Amino acid sequence: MTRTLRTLTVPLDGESAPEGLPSYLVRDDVLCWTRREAGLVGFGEAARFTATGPERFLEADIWWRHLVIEADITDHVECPGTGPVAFGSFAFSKASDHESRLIVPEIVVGVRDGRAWLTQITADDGELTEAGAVAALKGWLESDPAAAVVHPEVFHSTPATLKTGSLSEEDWMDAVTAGVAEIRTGKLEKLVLARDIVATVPEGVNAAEVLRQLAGRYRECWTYGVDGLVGATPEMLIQVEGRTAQARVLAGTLDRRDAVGEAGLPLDYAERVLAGSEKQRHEHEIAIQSLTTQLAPFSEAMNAHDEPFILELPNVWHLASDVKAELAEVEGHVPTCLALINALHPTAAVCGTPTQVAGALIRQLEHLDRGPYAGPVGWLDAAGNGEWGIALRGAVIESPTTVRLYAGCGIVEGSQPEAELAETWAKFRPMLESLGISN
Ligand SMILES: C=C(O[C@@H]1C=C(C(=O)O)C=C[C@H]1O)C(=O)O
Repeated sequence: MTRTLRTLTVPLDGESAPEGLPSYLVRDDVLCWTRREAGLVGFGEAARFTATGPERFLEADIWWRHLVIEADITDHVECPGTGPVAFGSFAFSKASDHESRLIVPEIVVGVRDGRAWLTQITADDGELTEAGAVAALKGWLESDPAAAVVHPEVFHSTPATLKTGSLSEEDWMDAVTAGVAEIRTGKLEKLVLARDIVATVPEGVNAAEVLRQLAGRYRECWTYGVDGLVGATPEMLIQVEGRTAQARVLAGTLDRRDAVGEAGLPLDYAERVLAGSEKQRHEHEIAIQSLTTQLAPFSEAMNAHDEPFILELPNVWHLASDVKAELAEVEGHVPTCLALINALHPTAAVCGTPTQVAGALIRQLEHLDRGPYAGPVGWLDAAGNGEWGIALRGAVIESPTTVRLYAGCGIVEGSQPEAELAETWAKFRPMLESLGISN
């Protein structure tokens, strides 16, 4: 039973962090959701909810709504992300043992549209004051466990090593071949198959450094850090602000290294190879269809790009489409983020179509518990606003020296196992680079 929460939100002087939010990423245990200079960073833990199973989203939704209805909230800033917030990460599969979780931090620093704020959240008695909140933030920033463990000069003296996870590369390619054979029977149109690799970092994983690197380099992505799950995702499952919901659907990938040596501008090459490919466009169409069909019952109006655009990341190009919906009131309420996630997850971008057939094949062929990989990751506030990405291009820090990285690919009728394997390596690259491992 969590006690009643009390929260205080005050404006924060922008001068204190001229480089924006990433400059607060100084502890390995930081909770993080950032894109460019904006987002939320959390410290400490005032409350936590965990769940497994098919009802994990709705159980979390109920827990959060009870918590915030009871909460005593003083908010001097009032924008999405102020007041009490929870960071969360959910297991991909309803059958996973991995615990889905919502974590309410003790201190939150937020930045949005150039405005910064500080929220203190407590379940204890005692007065909340601006001076107290500033002092608590200072306390978290100064007791920096990452700095105590990692010394830059020794950071790479013992090289990190990599090994395959659940399946060898050959076995994973066999799984892709088996997936293509299933698609050819007509049972399903698309299947997303993932694999894992394990990095051992003898000097210890510096999670704060990983997050800073990802945030600095992958500026189009949302950099996330929740309880050992870290990464930078380019894919937005659902972003809710008031009555407006937005999603960014991706499917269709091209390694930017493939353009090396090609004539002409790299982006023209991407247009030709990605937007000009029947296979890639088909894969993309399936992903858009799945999202819009699931979102429609919650929406009064919806619009999506007619044509996908090319999303340029440092490692890959993607075919991308943004979808925007005006949420409808159902029984007098706009649906919450977690209710929407319950309907949308898993999308065809990370599971396949039809969902049930693809899900069963994933369990049969991957030999992998995806854990939080490809599950929703993000935050929500008391007013129902939130941002939930799909936990891609990420990893789970399993021990101080062990990191498990995940990557997957959409498989359709024309997929080639070798090409899909190469695509997983391109998708591992952001995490490998931020761990200081070259590939
Ligand atoms: C499954 C992943 O990515 C998904 C698969 C894509 C594809 O197959 O083209 C593209 C973006 C994501 O929707 C991953 O990064 O692990």
